[in-house]
Amino acid sequence: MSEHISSSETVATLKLLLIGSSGTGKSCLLARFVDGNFPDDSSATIGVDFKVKVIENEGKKYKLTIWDTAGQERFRTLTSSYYRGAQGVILVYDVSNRDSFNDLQIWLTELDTYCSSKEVVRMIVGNKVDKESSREVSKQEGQEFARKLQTLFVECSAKTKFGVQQAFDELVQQIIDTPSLWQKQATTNVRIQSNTNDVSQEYSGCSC
Ligand SMILES: Nc1nc2c(ncn2[C@@H]2O[C@H](COP(=O)(O)OP(=O)(O)OP(=O)(O)O)[C@@H](O)[C@H]2O)c(=O)[nH]1
Repeated sequence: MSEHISSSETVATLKLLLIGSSGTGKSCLLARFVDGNFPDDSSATIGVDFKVKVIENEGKKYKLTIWDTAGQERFRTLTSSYYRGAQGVILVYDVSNRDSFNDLQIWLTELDTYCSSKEVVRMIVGNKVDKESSREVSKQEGQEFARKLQTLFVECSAKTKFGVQQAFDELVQQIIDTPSLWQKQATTNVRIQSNTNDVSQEYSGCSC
């Protein structure tokens, strides 16, 4: 999957969502994937933020809008709107923090509450594999958990960039391979107020 930023028409706008406990590295993963860097000082997300990236897959362009949500409960508002129209959801935990792995159950419950569509592609991502010496969750354990839930699974490091491209590539590929997710649904107009952006976006997304 290669990346091109051009003004030519995109085939579809895909909405991806990053959820997971505070400090797992969601904002850093987003910065690494979209901007190609690792922020020196990543402060807690307040509400929701998002970035846009245009990618090319088999000669067709897709616009990804990737929403980065706050892990801290007190900074989460209008939660249902985060999920509306999403075609892919990435649940992030920190491999060096077992609590963040245990918290996945809570995030999965929220996901089921606000996004009941079975088609929405789910991926579990174990971030911070560069912290191998303080690892608390083995790769096998993460894989097994994802296998039981029938979700995609990737380990990565936003810091070293290991696995980050792979994670987004696999998620997007599965969405593209499920045309019913992005081809037929009614277009929804969503007005987004985030801490860095205020734009109107159109999504051909699912109805969850
Ligand atoms: N070692 C290491 N540290 C990371 C990695 N990714 C993020 N961090 C650090 O983890 C901390 C939290 O990162 P954020 O990206 O702000 O976490 P978040 O999940 O967006 O947190 P909230 O916005 O509160 O939900 C920061 O100090 C980052 O520098 C990684 O891959 N490796």
